[in-house]
Amino acid sequence: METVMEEKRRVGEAAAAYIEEGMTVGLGTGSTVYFTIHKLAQLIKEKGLVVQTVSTSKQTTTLATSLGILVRDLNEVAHVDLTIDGCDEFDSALCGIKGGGGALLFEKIVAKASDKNIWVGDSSKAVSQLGEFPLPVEVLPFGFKHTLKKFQEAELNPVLRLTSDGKTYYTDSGNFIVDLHLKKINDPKALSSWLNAIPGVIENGLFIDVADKVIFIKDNIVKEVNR
Ligand SMILES: O=C(CO)[C@H](O)[C@H](O)COP(=O)(O)O
Repeated sequence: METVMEEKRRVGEAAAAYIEEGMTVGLGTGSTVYFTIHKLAQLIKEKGLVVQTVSTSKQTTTLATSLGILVRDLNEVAHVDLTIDGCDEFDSALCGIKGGGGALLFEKIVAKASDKNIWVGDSSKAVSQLGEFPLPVEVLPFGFKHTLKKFQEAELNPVLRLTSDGKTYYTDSGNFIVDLHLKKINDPKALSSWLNAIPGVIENGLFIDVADKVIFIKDNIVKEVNR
């Protein structure tokens, strides 16, 4: 039985095979795409692969630049050919929950600017129904208690995200994350629209019709599923 980290390494590296010469590549955030970024750096150094990238978080920008990968501002590129990112859950329609690492807003902007999106996930990520993983929602700090009240009234079990040392968690844009403990999401599209219609909500972690392919592990084997 391999460790989760080993699974993340296998799928993360497998995704790098889809990066082609001259591409503009969106780099996701998290512990799985970490391995994609390392593999990409290796391909650049050892095979002379020429690419430019855009990043979905400060964390990813720091990692990629430290490995010698060219990271451009999203506004400086005309379009993104391919984005490789992690996910917290995905279902058989390749709808997913993202934002466990707090980067959902930039991840969604980069994903929507991309011609193609590939997600990478260890064996825990495939689910029959979304919702066991708490759904992250990025919320504006201004008046956030009133936004939280809307979630409470709708019985969405909101929890304001804190850092591991108990401080308020801030996203790269200076917003809060509220995690909705739902257990089951029956209609992801309807929930996503409802959430985004609340004025204090910046974006939610439901990614619908985004992933074109998911590379994941099942029974110790790397598998791919396409939308
Ligand atoms: O959405 C994300 C960050 O906002 C990540 O892609 C997601 O949380 C998966 O992370 P990991 O690869 O570490 O399991």
